[in-house]
Amino acid sequence: MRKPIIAGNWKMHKTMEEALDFSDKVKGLVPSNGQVETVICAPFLFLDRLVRGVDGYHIKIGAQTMHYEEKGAYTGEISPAALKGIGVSYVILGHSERREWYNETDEAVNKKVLSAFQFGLTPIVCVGESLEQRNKGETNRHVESQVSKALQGLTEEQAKQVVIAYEPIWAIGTGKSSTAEGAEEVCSQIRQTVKNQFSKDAADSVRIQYGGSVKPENIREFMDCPNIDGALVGGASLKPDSFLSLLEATVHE
Ligand SMILES: O=C(CO)COP(=O)(O)O
Repeated sequence: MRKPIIAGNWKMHKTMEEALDFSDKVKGLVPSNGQVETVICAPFLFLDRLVRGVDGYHIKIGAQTMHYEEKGAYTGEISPAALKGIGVSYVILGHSERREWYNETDEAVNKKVLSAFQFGLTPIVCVGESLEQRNKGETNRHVESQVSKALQGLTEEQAKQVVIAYEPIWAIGTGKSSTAEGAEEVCSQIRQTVKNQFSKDAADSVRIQYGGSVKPENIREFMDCPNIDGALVGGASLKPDSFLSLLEATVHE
């Protein structure tokens, strides 16, 4: 059985004060019976305080990107070793906003995925097509290529632990989510890609999230799909009430 994983991606929102206020409000209220894995992916600056603040409260903390090198002359960057050192558990890699604005190529994403495992971080690898690609019927080919390039060189054990987030670019921040059927179709194809690249075991274990305008009102539709194991949530993860409602909806069928 794959454990559902709900991850909030705060993107470039909140001040330190707001971040700590959020974690104080939710930490005693997230489901604690192991039915769902809860992750908050926050800006770098807040990670250390958040890790310490939620210790013992069934919430894991993730970063939103990282460099692939352990250290070096990369002004402004953050290393996997530094993240691991403060107790960060997850790292989002290859988010479409990073691919678009910060030149995060498939090759760089692959290096980061390998490096994340080397330093004991679990990658959440984002893939997804643009509206133009969708309209041209290129969704499956594009997503398959992103997945296979990102996971290249992983061991089967590592492939089992990866989290893949299918986020169609046209559904991010638009209020226009994919239909559950549409998301399920692509997520099922992602699982098939992992099977072809690694094994049936790896495909059965890998967790696949849907992301793109997920809200408390629609999350259940996605969670009911056999190949969707959770959600990566932007806007609806920013308010404590809304974040808690997402978790509630996930654990109550
Ligand atoms: O990009 C996303 C999460 O990584 C999705 O953002 P929204 O939930 O705001 O559409």
